[in-house]
Amino acid sequence: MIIRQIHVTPVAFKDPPLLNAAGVHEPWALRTIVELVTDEGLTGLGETYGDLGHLSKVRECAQALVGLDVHHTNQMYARVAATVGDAVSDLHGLTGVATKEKSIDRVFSPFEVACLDIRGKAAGVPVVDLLGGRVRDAVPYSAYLFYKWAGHPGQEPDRFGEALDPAGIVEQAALFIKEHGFTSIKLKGGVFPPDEEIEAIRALHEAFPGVPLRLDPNAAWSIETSVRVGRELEGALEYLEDPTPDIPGMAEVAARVPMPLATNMCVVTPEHLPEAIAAGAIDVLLLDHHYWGGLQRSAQVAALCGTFGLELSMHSNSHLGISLAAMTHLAAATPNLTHACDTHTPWQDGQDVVAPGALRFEGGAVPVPSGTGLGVELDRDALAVMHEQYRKCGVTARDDTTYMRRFQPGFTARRPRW
Ligand SMILES: O=C([O-])[C@@H](O)[C@@H](O)[C@H](O)[C@@H](O)C(=O)[O-]
Ligand SMILES: [Mg+2]
Repeated sequence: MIIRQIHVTPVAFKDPPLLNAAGVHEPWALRTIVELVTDEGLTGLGETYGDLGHLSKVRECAQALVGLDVHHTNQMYARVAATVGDAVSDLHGLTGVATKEKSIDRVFSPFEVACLDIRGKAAGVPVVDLLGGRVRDAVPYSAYLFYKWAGHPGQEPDRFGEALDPAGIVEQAALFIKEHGFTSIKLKGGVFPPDEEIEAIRALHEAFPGVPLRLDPNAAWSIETSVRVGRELEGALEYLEDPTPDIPGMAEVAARVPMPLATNMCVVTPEHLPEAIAAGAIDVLLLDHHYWGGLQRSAQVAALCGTFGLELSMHSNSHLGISLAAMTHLAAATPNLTHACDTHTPWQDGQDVVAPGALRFEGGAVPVPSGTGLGVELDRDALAVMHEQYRKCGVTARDDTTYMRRFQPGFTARRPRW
């Protein structure tokens, strides 16, 4: 099964003004769709970030991978590593430091996912079976809440409404639970002074008793603030995610707060694991195949976490259905992924490059798609529309901070901020 063609298509889709420690989401979110075509006419799909620097590397690598067999992912990885070189991308800072190793893993990931899609189709099995088979039939996701404005400045309000205080956050949670059936909740914090976010968690705890809650300020707090907030929220959180920057800071907080700490910021490549484990900095790692080098490498990281007693959850950035399918196959095959995964899917409000039907939420969980490979098909009309949006939207790289400064010129994304 030799790769004969690779198509790389950047797309843009509408995104609401979601607030975070870096600023606010722009009106358009970007992704890149990768299609591999083999000599036998099979196609495989992958999805990755859409920022221009990353897109250029994905395009360069696409040329370098034509002619390889879809089974030879080690060879592919070596070619991607040689092509990416020392380039580092991922500069918004919400997924931790950018390293050379992580950049290679980020570029490699969509090609690996597309190879697995093809291998599953050729073998007549779903991708989950290539990862060891399912340990669950449906993957639970959490309601991923964001503080947000009613709409982008100068535009009509969106249907999700404003959420700038505890009442708005509770209302948003109720909407997400009504529409998707979620049974756990994550609040993106690091937006308002910590006491306001404590109040929001308390309001959620009261409104949804027994529902597991997490709070993620993306390292916006100092060690002392993190310890204070952690102690005040004793009994209210399933885990606290990235309260403070870096492994030593997280280790100090972990030793002084009652709940587990989770991360998608201080441990983002394999080289971070030994230090974090030795320091006791984290209890839960958020896997993300988009930057952990695809599905098989993520499965290896998951096994390593099992060995060292770390629990697993899953991280997300704004994404489309190819990613949701890949995340679902990975999580379905990972025994120690015991926390509900994050997804931004509800915020996309039905916009997608995959044909409807294969992916759906039932009781807050996505059943593993039933077809072979990833089990999703590209909707070529939707792809064309979203590519056109990409060409016209004027956004070439995610930059929440610069967009925020248009409306709040003094805004700082300094971490820690409080
Ligand atoms: O979409 C966002 O604004 C999130 O803040 C995202 O970029 C983070 O990477 C993420 O979801 C997280 O858990 O840190
Ligand atoms: Mg996080």
